[in-house]
Amino acid sequence: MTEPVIETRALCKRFGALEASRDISLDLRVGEIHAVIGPNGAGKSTLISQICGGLQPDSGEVRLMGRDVTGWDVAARARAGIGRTFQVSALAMEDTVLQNALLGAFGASGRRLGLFRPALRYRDLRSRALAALDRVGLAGQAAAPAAELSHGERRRLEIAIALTLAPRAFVLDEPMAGLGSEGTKEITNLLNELRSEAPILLVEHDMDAVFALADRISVLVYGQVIATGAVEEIRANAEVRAAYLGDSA
Ligand SMILES: Nc1ncnc2c1ncn2[C@@H]1O[C@H](COP(=O)(O)OP(=O)(O)OP(=O)(O)O)[C@@H](O)[C@H]1O
Repeated sequence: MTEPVIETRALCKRFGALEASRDISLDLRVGEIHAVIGPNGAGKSTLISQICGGLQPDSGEVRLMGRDVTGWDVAARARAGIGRTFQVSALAMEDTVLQNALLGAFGASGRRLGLFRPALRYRDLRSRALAALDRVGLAGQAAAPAAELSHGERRRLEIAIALTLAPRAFVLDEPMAGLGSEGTKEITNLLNELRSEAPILLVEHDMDAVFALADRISVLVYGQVIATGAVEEIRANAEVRAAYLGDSA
């Protein structure tokens, strides 16, 4: 089997007495969508922050394409290929859609505007940002302020920001949150296309979307992975149904 793109090994993270991550080992493989599901407060965002570099684990390792990146900061991990979107929108509303795609990519890659020489680099990044906007269906709105976008379009812009960096893996935190059924369908279709570009670690509460998209699912409860498996395995797992899925499976 080829090496996982992202791998966590025995991650542990405490907040005081609370064990937010308990010995979490999982991996994201080439070509797949691996969904992480679980009740509110189970530790999904804490896990993602440790993968992306916003939080340091107390113990354990994060590996990116076989390299131990546990000590690396967010910008270094973004440069190394982690394309992340956030649960809470981090867009600059007064800036245009294209500026957001560019600035988001700069910010994520840790470059500063004044420092890059490089008209050439700028042109390269700009054309990548435009291609990313095209990819998510926002090329026609490149010059519009982000404030004019609908909620679903903003979600797509966040994905375009991640795409601009040509990531090796996407880490998406609740991309369907707050969307209606039409918006959810659009993002589902988009993620289905993007998986061929880079595998996706997907935290999502919308079970219809998860069941439609995921190749594998890991279920997190009280900071612990209680099951990892293919969709049908997870739907049929009695412990998972009791802890989280209930009748929705
Ligand atoms: N910085 C922090 N300090 C203290 N406790 C924290 C901190 N961050 C998260 N927690 C706690 O850790 C636990 C896991 O939180 P986390 O946000 O990772 O869960 P989640 O599964 O992402 O939840 P949701 O589905 O609601 O987004 C929760 O009990 C939360 O209150």
